[in-house]
Amino acid sequence: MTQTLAAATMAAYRRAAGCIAVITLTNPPVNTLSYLLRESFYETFRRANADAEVKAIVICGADGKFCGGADIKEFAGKFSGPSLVALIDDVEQSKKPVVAAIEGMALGGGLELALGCHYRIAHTKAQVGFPEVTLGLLPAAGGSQRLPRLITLTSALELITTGRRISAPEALKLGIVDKVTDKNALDMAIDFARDIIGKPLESRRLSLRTTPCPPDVESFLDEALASIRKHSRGAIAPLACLQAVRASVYSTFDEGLKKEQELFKMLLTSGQARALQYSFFAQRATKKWSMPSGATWKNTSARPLRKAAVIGLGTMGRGITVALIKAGIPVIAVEMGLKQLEAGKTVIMSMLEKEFKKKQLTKAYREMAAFTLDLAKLQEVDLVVEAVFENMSLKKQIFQQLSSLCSADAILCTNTSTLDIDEIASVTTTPHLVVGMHFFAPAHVMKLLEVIYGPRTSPTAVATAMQLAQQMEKVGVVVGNCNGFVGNRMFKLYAEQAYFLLEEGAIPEQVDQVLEDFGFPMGIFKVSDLSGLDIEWKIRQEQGLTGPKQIPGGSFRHRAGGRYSPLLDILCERGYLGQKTGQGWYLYEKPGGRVPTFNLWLHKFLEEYRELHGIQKHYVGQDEILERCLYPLINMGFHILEERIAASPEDIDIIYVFGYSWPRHWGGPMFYASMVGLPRVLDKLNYYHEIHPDIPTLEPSSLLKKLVANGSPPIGTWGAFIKEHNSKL
Ligand SMILES: CC(C)(COP(=O)(O)OP(=O)(O)OC[C@H]1O[C@@H](n2cnc3c(N)ncnc32)[C@H](O)[C@@H]1OP(=O)(O)O)[C@@H](O)C(=O)NCCC(=O)NCCSC(=O)/C=C/CCCCCCCCCCCCC(=O)O
Repeated sequence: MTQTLAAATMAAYRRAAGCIAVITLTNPPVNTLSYLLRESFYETFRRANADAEVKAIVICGADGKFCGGADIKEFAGKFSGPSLVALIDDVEQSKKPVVAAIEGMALGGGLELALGCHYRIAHTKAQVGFPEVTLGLLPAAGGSQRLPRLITLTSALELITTGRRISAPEALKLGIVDKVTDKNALDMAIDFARDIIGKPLESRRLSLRTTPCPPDVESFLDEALASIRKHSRGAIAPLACLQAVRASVYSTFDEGLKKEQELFKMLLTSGQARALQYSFFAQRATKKWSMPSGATWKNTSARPLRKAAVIGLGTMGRGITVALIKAGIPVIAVEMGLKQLEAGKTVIMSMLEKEFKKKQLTKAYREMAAFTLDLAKLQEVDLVVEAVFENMSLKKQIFQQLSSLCSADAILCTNTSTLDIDEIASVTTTPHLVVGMHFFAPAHVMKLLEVIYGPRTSPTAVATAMQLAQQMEKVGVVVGNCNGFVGNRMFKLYAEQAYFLLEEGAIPEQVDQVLEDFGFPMGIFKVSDLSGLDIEWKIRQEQGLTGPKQIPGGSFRHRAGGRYSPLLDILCERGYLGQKTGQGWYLYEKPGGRVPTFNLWLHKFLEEYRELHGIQKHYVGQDEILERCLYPLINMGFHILEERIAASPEDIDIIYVFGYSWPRHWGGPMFYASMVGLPRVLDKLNYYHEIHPDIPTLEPSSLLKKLVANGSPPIGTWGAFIKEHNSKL
């Protein structure tokens, strides 16, 4: 019989089966080990230890969630209250057996607490892990010292340096938990605790163990260091994690703890930890979308989606079809010609086959795709995603047809990456149901989804697209309608500056190296070669910047009211389209080759080009490359905020981290600007604009100027300045 001894405290205490004390971590929504919970736990645990009738203790979490770890918000302030390290030490040193009953999750400090317990019983659906590294930290409540003493050094190192979360069955295999159950983990833990009363506990105290090591541990750790350096893209936390684990090998437990704390303090005050923690909350904030009309989840419902259609089975359409099916939504995939339909079908089925193997999806998933040339079939769907070429008249033609073929309440989405949503909507009879869903390639892999509303898009259409993003396990960000939306509108300036730098004296290798050192996985020219130079070329043609539809009035190096670099057009005209043709900004061993090498032709061509156009070559240093590429992009971010195209700097940052591989430890472009210091960004933009007055996008935005004039307030308060700005209009 269970006897409740205390009312709902933060660490609630009750007795079960007579002699078992059950301590329930209670701090909704995820039972973080906040200051109050630690205080309460300290008292409650002492009470259980002191009570002579209690023979064993079980620790669990309220609402089926063991513990989400330390309260990340507390990292921004001074530490106070009982230390988690000491609490866990109390648990481990207890003379009574302590069992962790893990349901839901045991993450970070939550797993550290569980490792302090003498036994761990987990529900089969529970997840455990040390995500601290993804927050720029390390498991500093003994986790980096206890885990390597419990499981193999290889696994401990992998889990701590990557932050990978694992399922309970995997944790059982590795030896992190002692038992896994698909029944009630708490009931099982209580039974288990009763059975072990009186048994010796010394071997269960991990701090008393030594770390089991592979034979040549020194070279193992050296190799691990080299590999982390290679993959961490400049992030410091993975290296600190390695150092802490190394201490578990060479030091006593107490010395290891000291090292762990020292490293933690160093990380805690680093800009990277601040950026990564900002990013954690920013990602959650984007889920709570809003539109200028005041629409949010609170006043809007999403439509249920029973069936969808995808029109156009090129690279994007194929990925979107697979993403929808993976999310459990049957798809009618449509093409205009039989050849394209067959080609699309073959690739999609093989992609699904791979997913089927990887994720162990049921066979039914592969049967969720239907392929047709017949647009009339679209009558049965709740949502259509158009994914044809980036061509306005083609898209309008399709939307006109959709308007008459689909049911009157079908949501009509376009996967355009640059075009005006409102113009597309204007040819339909239901413009309120037209919404942009900008996927990123490969669409079944990339996490970002820009959801774009036009002036007539209804909140319901936006809510349905956001709901779908969640269903596809994507990060949806709601943005307003403008050329290129948020991501591509900013990216355009990044690319443009890189081309200007080539004209002025840089080479692609140099620019890419600086960007990769900053933390991008690939420099801009390697990305351009990988995606194909013709993608941007077609967009430029569509915009009338080059090609047969070029708008008259410009000159060779000046178009659309500013400096223009025709370098990319020239390469495309010569058939140098990047990896697919074996040559672009770099040279490849063959068409389709993947390894970029020095492109002698391009280097000679750049020299001739500069001479022909009388461009004075100058030395382009690392700082100039970084500032010229990043600051105009950031400047555009300020314009976008000012125009309310993005609702917050967090939205822009999440778009960049998830869609453009912006290094997460720099937070995103807007957070990076706040770290660099807004006055510095402003000064540099002014400086470059003075030197290059023919590049109008270097002129600082009025919001940036206003923020600097107001003392560069913290990023979380920028919104107030934007509203103020608008109210004066
Ligand atoms: C999987 C989740 C837990 C749940 O996911 P889901 O169900 O989808 O829900 P979410 O939307 O993600 O979250 C719901 C809300 O909860 C908020 N949340 C979640 N987790 C946390 C958290 N850990 N802290 C704060 N808030 C949290 C989230 O923001 C949502 O809020 P809202 O609804 O949007 O408002 C998932 O949430 C998840 O993965 N969470 C993160 C898990 C995690 O990363 N845990 C690790 C945290 S770090 C940690 O545990 C570190 C431990 C070591 C501490 C060492 C301390 C010793 C230091 C001594 C050194 C002394 C230095 C002295 C310095 C000095 O002198 O001052």
